[in-house]
Amino acid sequence: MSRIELQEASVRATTGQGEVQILAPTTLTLTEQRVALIGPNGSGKSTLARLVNGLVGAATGRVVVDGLDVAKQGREVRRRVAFVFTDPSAQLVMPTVVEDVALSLRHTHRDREERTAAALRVLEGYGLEQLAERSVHSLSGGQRQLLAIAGVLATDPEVLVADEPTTLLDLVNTRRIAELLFGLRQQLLLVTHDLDLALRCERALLVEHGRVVADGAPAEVVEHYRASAW
Ligand SMILES: Nc1ncnc2c1ncn2[C@@H]1O[C@H](COP(=O)(O)OP(=O)(O)OP(=O)(O)O)[C@@H](O)[C@H]1O
Repeated sequence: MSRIELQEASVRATTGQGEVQILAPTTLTLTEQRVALIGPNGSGKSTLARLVNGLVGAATGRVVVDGLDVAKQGREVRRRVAFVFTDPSAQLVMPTVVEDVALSLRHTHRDREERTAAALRVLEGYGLEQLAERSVHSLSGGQRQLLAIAGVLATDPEVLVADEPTTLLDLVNTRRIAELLFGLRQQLLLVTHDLDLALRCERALLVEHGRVVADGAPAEVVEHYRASAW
């Protein structure tokens, strides 16, 4: 497994009220295969998750993934750490499904034909080959999320950060995406409001008001969250 380290890492943002802290200095090391980030809306879960691949920069402290400093070696870190968003539309940018996966493979497959062939093999692996020539805009929400995950996993990263990947999905697609995520060899950092998914992880972090207030076995952390949500 990878080793994700936050060393006194904090995040600040500039708002109408001036500069505010949205994540307090946080120190933790994540080595478990699946780690859930849970907590109320606006508590700082996405912010913490985005620190891990440099989508958000640390105002203080450091974030280190497998010995690589995210602030200094961002490109190498982003090769190791893939990210999927709640709304996959944000990351599906090419006209067709196969072109979208091929885009992910541009660094590993320079030749265009080889790249297309590799993209088709990736789609086959996810049962999406019949959609290869479809417009990404014509896909259902579940198909789109599956495609987004297939796209970022095509380059075989070490870590997948998934920010509420099932929030927009119905029950069947939530299960389908969950089975995929929980079957991965990669380390998974899962931001979720779905406490059943959190309970399937090896470790959970509860974030409230920009701080990690509970950290440990998911059953205990979820219980803490339920008790504090009144
Ligand atoms: N760039 C920014 N500028 C100003 N405020 C920000 C910025 N990014 C995040 N925030 C604020 O920081 C807080 C934490 O946001 P974050 O998206 O991390 O929360 P979250 O726990 O993921 O929420 P949700 O469950 O609703 O997705 C929120 O109050 C948000 O409005």
